[in-house]
Amino acid sequence: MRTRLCLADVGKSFKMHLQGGAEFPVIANVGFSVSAGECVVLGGPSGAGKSSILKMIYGNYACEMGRILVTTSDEKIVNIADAEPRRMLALRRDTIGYVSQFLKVIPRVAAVDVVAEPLIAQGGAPDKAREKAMTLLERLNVPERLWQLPPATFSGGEQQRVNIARGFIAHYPVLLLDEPTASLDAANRAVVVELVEEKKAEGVAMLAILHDQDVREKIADRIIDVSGFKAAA
Ligand SMILES: Nc1ncnc2c1ncn2[C@@H]1O[C@H](COP(=O)(O)OP(=O)(O)OP(=O)(O)O)[C@@H](O)[C@H]1O
Repeated sequence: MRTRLCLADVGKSFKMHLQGGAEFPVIANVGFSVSAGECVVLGGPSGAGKSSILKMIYGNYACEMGRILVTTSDEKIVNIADAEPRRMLALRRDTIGYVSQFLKVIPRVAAVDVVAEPLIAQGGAPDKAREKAMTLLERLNVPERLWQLPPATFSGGEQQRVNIARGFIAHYPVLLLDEPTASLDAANRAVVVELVEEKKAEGVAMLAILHDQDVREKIADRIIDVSGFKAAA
């Protein structure tokens, strides 16, 4: 299968401004790739650097060392490590999706529109996007009475399911999953497993952080222990 995401010699350190600007290395020599249709899970203990890797791929953290190569939706290879902000925004719209456990609530926007938005941003017809949004909200057991309301007052679990629907509605060749099942009940965890399987069948390359052992066993094709990517002391 075709490689869609490739990290080579990636490293990250944080400058501790409260400690005289000392550099604190977190990870070094990170190297792995993710192919179309597979789900790779990042493992390793708390603080090993799993979230930092995801944040570098999504451009939330700068990547000062190494290369992060992604194959775009129009089959071009881009190095995220030196991508300009405008390029990064385009990558986030069309190439790299990110599903976290927390919804960024947009005031006054109805749940169905929050979910439909990424598909419309990719050029999808608004009516079709809203229809697909409703199908996903239904699959994720979000009560229909909530669909036309802004999610600000929803419970934590309801907001999380709106966020999952939003993360899965559009097609991205690369999808990053950051604890997508944290605090979901068993029925909804099973829906997320199904959604991941569907993305695999569509050839999406997924990179996930998943502490839930049961979900991990069901969806992980490979587990990469991040504690192996250690900076020299
Ligand atoms: N913005 C930041 N500034 C300073 N240090 C940071 C920053 N982000 C992460 N770190 C540090 O980098 C290390 C790795 O953090 P990271 O969140 O990537 O770990 P993790 O493996 O995802 O942990 P967990 O499983 O607990 O979420 C930690 O020691 C953390 O304190």
